[in-house]
Amino acid sequence: MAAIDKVKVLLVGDSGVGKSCLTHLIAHNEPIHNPSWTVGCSVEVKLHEFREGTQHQKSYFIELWDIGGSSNHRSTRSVFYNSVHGIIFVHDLTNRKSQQNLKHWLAEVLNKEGGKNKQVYDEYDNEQFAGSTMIPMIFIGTKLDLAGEKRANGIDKGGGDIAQDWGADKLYLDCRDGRSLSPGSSASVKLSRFFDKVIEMRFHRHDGMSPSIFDKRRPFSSPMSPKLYMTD
Ligand SMILES: Nc1nc2c(ncn2[C@@H]2O[C@H](COP(=O)(O)OP(=O)(O)OP(=O)(O)O)[C@@H](O)[C@H]2O)c(=O)[nH]1
Ligand SMILES: [Mg+2]
Repeated sequence: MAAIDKVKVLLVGDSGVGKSCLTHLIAHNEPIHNPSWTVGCSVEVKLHEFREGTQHQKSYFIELWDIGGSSNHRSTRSVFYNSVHGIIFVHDLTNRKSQQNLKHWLAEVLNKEGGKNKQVYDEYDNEQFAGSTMIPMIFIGTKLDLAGEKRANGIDKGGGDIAQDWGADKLYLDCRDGRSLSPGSSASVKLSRFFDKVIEMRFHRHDGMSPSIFDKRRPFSSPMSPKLYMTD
């Protein structure tokens, strides 16, 4: 039997937003109720059917890298940021700051330096930035059960819709409800589409090159934002 190809997807966001709950839900289709804080990183694997139901259907492993969000570990977690093919940005719908902080998370992942570099951060705080990355991203707001739909939608209106600014999809979930990602639900379809995109960018591009912007040999390939380069 042929080996199954895999892609690496990061889950990042502030401590306590629910990354570990979400990771477990995605990988096992059931919730965990008492996760412990993640120290370093924990990896779960999910088998995904690429373009399910079409003639191109194929199985891939999705490695879900659940990064511990504590700021104490900021300087050491850059070791997890190599060769990433997709990013899931996680925020807590009851905590607006956790959504605003996703800009710092993006800066941290791209810089591998803790997101403290103001100059580079300012570059990201720019709608054009969305066009400068080739890496698929999705935004997931957790704790929908506590926030409610109305408040969740209000968060976007009040704080600026980062997902829209960056041209990414978004969804809201209650990670403690096993039905949140039930097959056929709109959340499950959006997530599946995101994984398809990650696989497509990694394995099915016509130029045959890995599009990972985390490949150290390649600069960002945007005509819109030529100043953005990876730093080691
Ligand atoms: N009510 C509710 N609680 C949630 C939800 N998602 C996560 N939680 C709770 O939020 C707390 C933190 O969840 P974790 O998954 O450990 O958070 P984390 O982002 O992994 O945190 P770090 O590992 O410190 O980075 C736990 O008590 C979860 O049960 C949700 O959708 N609804
Ligand atoms: Mg965790």
